[in-house]
Amino acid sequence: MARITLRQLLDHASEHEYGVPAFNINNMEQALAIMAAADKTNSPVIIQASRGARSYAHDIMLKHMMDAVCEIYPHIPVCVHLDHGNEPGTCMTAIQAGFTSVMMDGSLQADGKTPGDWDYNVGVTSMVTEMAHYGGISVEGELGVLGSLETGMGDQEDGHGAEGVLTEDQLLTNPDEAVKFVQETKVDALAIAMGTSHGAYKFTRRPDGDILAMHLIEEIHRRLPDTPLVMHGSSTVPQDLQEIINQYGGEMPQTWGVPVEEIQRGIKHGVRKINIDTDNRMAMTGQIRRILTENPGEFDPRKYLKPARDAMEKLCIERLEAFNTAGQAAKIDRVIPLAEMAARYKDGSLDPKTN
Ligand SMILES: O=C(CO)COP(=O)(O)O
Ligand SMILES: O=C[C@H](O)COP(=O)(O)O
Ligand SMILES: [Zn+2]
Ligand SMILES: [Zn+2]
Repeated sequence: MARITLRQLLDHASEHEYGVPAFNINNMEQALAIMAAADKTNSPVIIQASRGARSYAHDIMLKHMMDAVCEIYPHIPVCVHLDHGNEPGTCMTAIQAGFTSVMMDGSLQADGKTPGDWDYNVGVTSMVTEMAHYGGISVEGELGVLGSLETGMGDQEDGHGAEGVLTEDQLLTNPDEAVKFVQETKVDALAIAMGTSHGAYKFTRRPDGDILAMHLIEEIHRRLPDTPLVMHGSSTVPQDLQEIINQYGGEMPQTWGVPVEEIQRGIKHGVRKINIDTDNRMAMTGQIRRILTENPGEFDPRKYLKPARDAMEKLCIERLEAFNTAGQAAKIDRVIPLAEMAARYKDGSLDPKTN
C-alpha cells in the first residue's frame, strides 16, 4: 500500500481503539524485521527514524528503503515518521525525503538538551504544523520533558535528552496546558511526559503509580478525547533479554522498563502511538552476542544478523498483538493521498476538537 500519514492511521486507531507501535530503524535488517512482523500479523506500522538514524543511514538510503518495503508488502500501510525533530529545518528535510509524518520536539531546544519554554515550544511547533499541513503531512508535538520521576534526571543515555535535574512540573505534562497546546499548535498527536525516559535504564524497580504516572494519561485523555496521545520511552526492557545479553558476556545492570499491561491501560485511555527502540536493540544484541560467543570462528554477518532480525521480528509481533494492531491493516481500505489530506487541513475539517 502507499505510505500512510500518521493522522489517518491514528484516527483509524482511535476509531477502532487500538495502539500502534512506532519502531525505530537505522538499517535494512530492522526495516525488514518490522515488515515481516506486520505482514504476519496483518498490521499497519509506523517506522520511525531519528536524526541519528538519518545521519547513520543517509536520507536517500532511507527513502529508497521505505519505497522498497512498500513495494515488497503492498498490502501493509506504512507510516514513515521523523522521531524527535529538533528544529523546523530537520522536519522539512525529512518531508523532502518522503516522510509522511514528523515530530517537532519543542520540549527541548534545538541543541536537544536544554528544555524549551512554552513560547519556544508553541512557536516552533506551530511553524512546523502550518508548513507540514500545507503538504498533507502529519505532525507530532511534545509537551513536558522526558525524564525519571525517581531521580528527576532527564534522559541522556543515547546522546539527546534534557541535561541535569528537572522539576516535577517539567516531568509531568500539565493537562490544562495540554489542551491549550493542542489548540494553539494544531498538532495531530501529542507526546506527553509521565515518567518514562529513553533507553534501558528507566526504573530501578518495577514501576508503580509513583514513578509511572499513567493516571495523568487518563486525565489528559478526559480533557482531550479526540487527540491521539503518544508514549515515548515505552520499551519494556524484558528480563529475558537482559539475561541473554548478560549470559553471553554483556554487562547490563538490572533494570525495569514500562510493563506491557501499563501500555495496554494507556491504549484504553487514548494512547495511540507507542515508541519502541530499546527492546529491539536488545533483542538484536542478545542474538549477536549469542552467535558470536557460541561460534567464535564465525565471520559471515548474515549468520548473526539473521537471528538478530528474527528476534526483532518476534518482539514486534508480540507488541503488535498486545496493542491490538494485529488484523487492522485489512480494515484500512484506502490510503488518503497527501493532496487530499492537505485539502482537509485547509477546509478546517482536521482542526483539533478541544473543549
Ligand atoms: O521513545 C522512543 C523513541 O522516540 C524509544 O523509547 P525506548 O528507548 O524506550 O525504546
Ligand atoms: O530517542 C529515540 C530513539 O531511541 C532513537 O535514538 P537515537 O537518537 O539514538 O537514534
Ligand atoms: Zn532517544
Ligand atoms: Zn522518544
